[in-house]
Amino acid sequence: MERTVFIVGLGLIGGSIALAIRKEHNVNICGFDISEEQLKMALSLKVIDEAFQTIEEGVKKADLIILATPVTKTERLMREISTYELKPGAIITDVGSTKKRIVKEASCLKEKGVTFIGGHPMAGSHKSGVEAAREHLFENAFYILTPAEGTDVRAIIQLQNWLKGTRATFIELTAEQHDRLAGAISHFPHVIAASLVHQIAKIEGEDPLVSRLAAGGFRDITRIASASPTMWRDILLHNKESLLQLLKSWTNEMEHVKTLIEEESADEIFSYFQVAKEFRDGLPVREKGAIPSFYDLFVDVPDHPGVISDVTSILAQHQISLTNIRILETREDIMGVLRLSFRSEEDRERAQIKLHQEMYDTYIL
Ligand SMILES: NC(=O)C1=CN([C@@H]2O[C@H](COP(=O)(O)OP(=O)(O)OC[C@H]3O[C@@H](n4cnc5c(N)ncnc54)[C@H](O)[C@@H]3O)[C@@H](O)[C@H]2O)C=CC1
Ligand SMILES: O=C(O)C(=O)Cc1ccc(O)cc1
Repeated sequence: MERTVFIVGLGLIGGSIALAIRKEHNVNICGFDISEEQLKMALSLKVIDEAFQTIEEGVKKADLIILATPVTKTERLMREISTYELKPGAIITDVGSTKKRIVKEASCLKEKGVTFIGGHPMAGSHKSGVEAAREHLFENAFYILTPAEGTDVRAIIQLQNWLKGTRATFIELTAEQHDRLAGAISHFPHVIAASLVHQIAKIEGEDPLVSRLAAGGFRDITRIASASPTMWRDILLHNKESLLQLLKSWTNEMEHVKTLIEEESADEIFSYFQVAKEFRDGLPVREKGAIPSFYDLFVDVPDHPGVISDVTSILAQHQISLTNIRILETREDIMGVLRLSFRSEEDRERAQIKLHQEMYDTYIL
């Protein structure tokens, strides 16, 4: 008998999970979204086979229910779903960036003969909506599961089997540990990225040139500030405790940096950067984290028309695929810099060799 997956929230993540499931399973994928437009789009892009007008209709016949809405909505949906008829033995999971409050609220599903297992695929993008969904989005990323104590191991295996098309690496954490770690590596950096943008916006009031100068590296380190404000508002509201602690320790850290600068402590400033560099250089690069790693190659290029097509045609000749190409605009002298992104380290290495052979200077940061 054909099995049914029901996805609530057909955006970037709900859509990408649907595509990954379809790759590995012969299933009927149904969906619901509060936005009629997203629902229609998901149908027309064949991300789902069937659209429902209510959650009640969808949950009734689903073997797997995936909640892919902003986290405060997901928390509320638990209670709503617990009032509906559910298929005995069904598995319910979510994809939210926070886990503590969602897992707590999910305890109301226990009496319904279904199993809830919290989930968080640790990859994504600053883009939103089903149009941005990709079947490969989670490849090589960590996919955290937060089963409550006493959860049937068979249900965990079943869920991993449902999600095997993501090609992600599953790890189990408690919801508390998840929120603490995700707070430090993802949620707090997001706050910092937004605050850096606010700082530049303020300076722009005094000197509009700042935006032009911010076009290169600054844009890169603040990319995540372009993500959905709704989603991030909800994450901050849910992970209040971890974030307040991180904010306190960051403020102390900044006070320390302030003192070093005030006192012109050259050696200590050097070692502040040295220790950070060593730690960062030692971070694993192969796996995708919540902040994805890209295989970037920088190429010095003379500033004349035709140079981009020359570089891309060298890569095409050797069948090396690019995932992104960008001209970094910070330099106004003769040489410009092209940033090429590849899907793998191997592609990047081959590109570097071929471009060197064609006399291009390249480097990896
Ligand atoms: N964007 C990212 O990179 C990642 C996001 N997440 C988590 O995934 C979840 C979804 O995020 P995205 O897909 O990026 O957002 P999105 O904005 O692309 O999609 C969310 C969808 O949920 C729908 N929705 C909102 N309230 C609803 C409701 N009450 N009932 C039904 N549908 C509703 C929206 O209309 C939208 O289509 C969030 O909980 C987020 O924390 C997890 C990993 C990565
Ligand atoms: O775009 C990026 O770099 C991200 O960090 C995406 C992201 C956003 C939220 C998550 O919970 C996990 C990953």
